[in-house]
Amino acid sequence: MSELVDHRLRGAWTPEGADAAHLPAKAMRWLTERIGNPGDPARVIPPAGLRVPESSLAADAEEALRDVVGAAHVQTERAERLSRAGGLSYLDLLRRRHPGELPVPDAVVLPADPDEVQRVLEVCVRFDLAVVPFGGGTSVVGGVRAARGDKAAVIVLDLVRLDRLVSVDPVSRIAVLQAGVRGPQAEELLAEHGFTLGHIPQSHERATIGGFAATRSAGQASSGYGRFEDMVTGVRLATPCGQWRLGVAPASAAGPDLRQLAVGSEGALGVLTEVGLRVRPVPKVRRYQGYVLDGWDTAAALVRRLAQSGALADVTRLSDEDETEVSLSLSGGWKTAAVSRYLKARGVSRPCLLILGWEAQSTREIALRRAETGRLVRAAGGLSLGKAAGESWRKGRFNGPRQRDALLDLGVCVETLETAAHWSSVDTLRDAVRTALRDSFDSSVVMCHISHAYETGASLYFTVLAARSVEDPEGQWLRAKKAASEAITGLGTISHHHAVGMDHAPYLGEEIGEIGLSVLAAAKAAVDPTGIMNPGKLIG
Ligand SMILES: Cc1cc2nc3c(=O)[nH]c(=O)nc-3n(C[C@H](O)[C@H](O)[C@H](O)COP(=O)(O)OP(=O)(O)OC[C@H]3O[C@@H](n4cnc5c(N)ncnc54)[C@H](O)[C@@H]3O)c2cc1C
Repeated sequence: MSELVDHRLRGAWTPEGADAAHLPAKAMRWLTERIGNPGDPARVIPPAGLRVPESSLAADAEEALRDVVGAAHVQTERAERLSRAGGLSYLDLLRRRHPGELPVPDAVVLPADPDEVQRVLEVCVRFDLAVVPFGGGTSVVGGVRAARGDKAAVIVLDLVRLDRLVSVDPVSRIAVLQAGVRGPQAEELLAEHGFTLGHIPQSHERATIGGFAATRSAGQASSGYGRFEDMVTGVRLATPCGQWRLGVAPASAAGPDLRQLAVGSEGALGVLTEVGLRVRPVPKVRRYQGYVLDGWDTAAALVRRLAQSGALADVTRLSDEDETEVSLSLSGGWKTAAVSRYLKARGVSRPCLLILGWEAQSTREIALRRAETGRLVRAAGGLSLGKAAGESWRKGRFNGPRQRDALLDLGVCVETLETAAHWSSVDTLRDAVRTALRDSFDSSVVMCHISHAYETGASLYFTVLAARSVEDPEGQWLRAKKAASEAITGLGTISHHHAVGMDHAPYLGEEIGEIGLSVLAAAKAAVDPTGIMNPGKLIG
């Protein structure tokens, strides 16, 4: 994996001067054939070229914040405010290339520990300041947009200084981490004690423990390690009404599980300052392998069978025909040609790539697990592409955001969205979303994969590539996203792991009902009576 990416980079994932993703000429030719000529190329505008309104933080409020965290940790300079303005969705990135009005916070506040977070919230209540908790700022649903709501000003509460491993209980296998610890740091800190979280989303390099918990994130190995909320054993939440600690036992019948109210609360109820997490021993052996199945129906049915017979690998990722074609086209080279010849010779006309990855304490354990999985794969007519295909996916699994930067620079509209459904609806949902997305563009490539599978259903993750509209690039994507969200409504969830943020808030009511919305609003009123916490997120 590359070194940690600065979480303040907002216009791109790739740091200035670093090696942006390399798109081979062959890949560009292929893309142009499929989507036509991309729109106008557009590079990231340097910060000096962006319009930033003056901070409207009142002097007495600023003074009170400084009293809590120290003068150096209340930042109102243009550059600091810009570097915490918004997340990393396609539209967020586009706004740094074709600037309109950027929602920029009035100040960035950097508390040092949970007590300072609590005291900052008290100041914000007193001065009626909106608070946007900010971890890695990788939200792709408008979760960290600096929305002021009806408040006097809006501050971003950057948790980067809460970067400690608080405790490890090796007997119970629980570690408590502060909220600002980023993915790779968490793994380093835990590895010193022989443990891992096993939570590796594609945004791992930047995203934080607090962000994972606040959004119910799912990592690439979720089939083996579980989703992030499955790992949470306890939380410490700073709310405008005081500190709230939850989680004294592995399971409890003492009423509804309120930890799960804090997990997924997206900063709308308070600030997660510490998270207790189930950890596991660092695996000693890893084995990643590629397979090919003929056609989506056969391949998706195989993943269902694996899930329902307890034979899922820790990483289970199935690409549909379009995504498989793109993977092969973008990688290029003699190996791709050899794979294509091999598949043709074996009569595979609609290849779907399946990546399986196992992580364990011994080769024997992996061999046992692979044997059962292998039997089911063979029964479905799957062909093995061997370890090389699996390793190639593992090595390239953080390349996506860098490739997106390169495509954005070239004038391509490139965005992802995700959902999940029960098995009986998975195919209908996939068809509905693909149709909605395809109908939104003159020509496009719409790809889909399953990367999180359960006994009862699976996630669906879509990637869209199209020529970017020159006249109205933002409207072009907003219309496509609306069509896809409406197609999802009633068939699946509006988000399997990206969360609600501002972008999905209009669709939440359809999913959880009016009563569900009232329950969330009541919980918010109980801990945040004046509504300072992350206005417009989750509850709208
Ligand atoms: C390229 C890319 C790839 C991605 N891949 C994945 C993936 O594989 N799996 C996945 O699940 N997600 C993925 N995401 C989405 C995103 O990374 C996750 O939602 C992640 O969990 C956010 O973590 P963060 O620290 O960046 O949070 P932020 O973006 O900073 O915040 C996200 C939300 O949580 C709130 N929040 C943050 N910290 C706290 C806190 N301490 N207390 C209370 N609220 C808080 C924020 O206010 C905001 O509403 C991806 C995003 C990008 C850009």
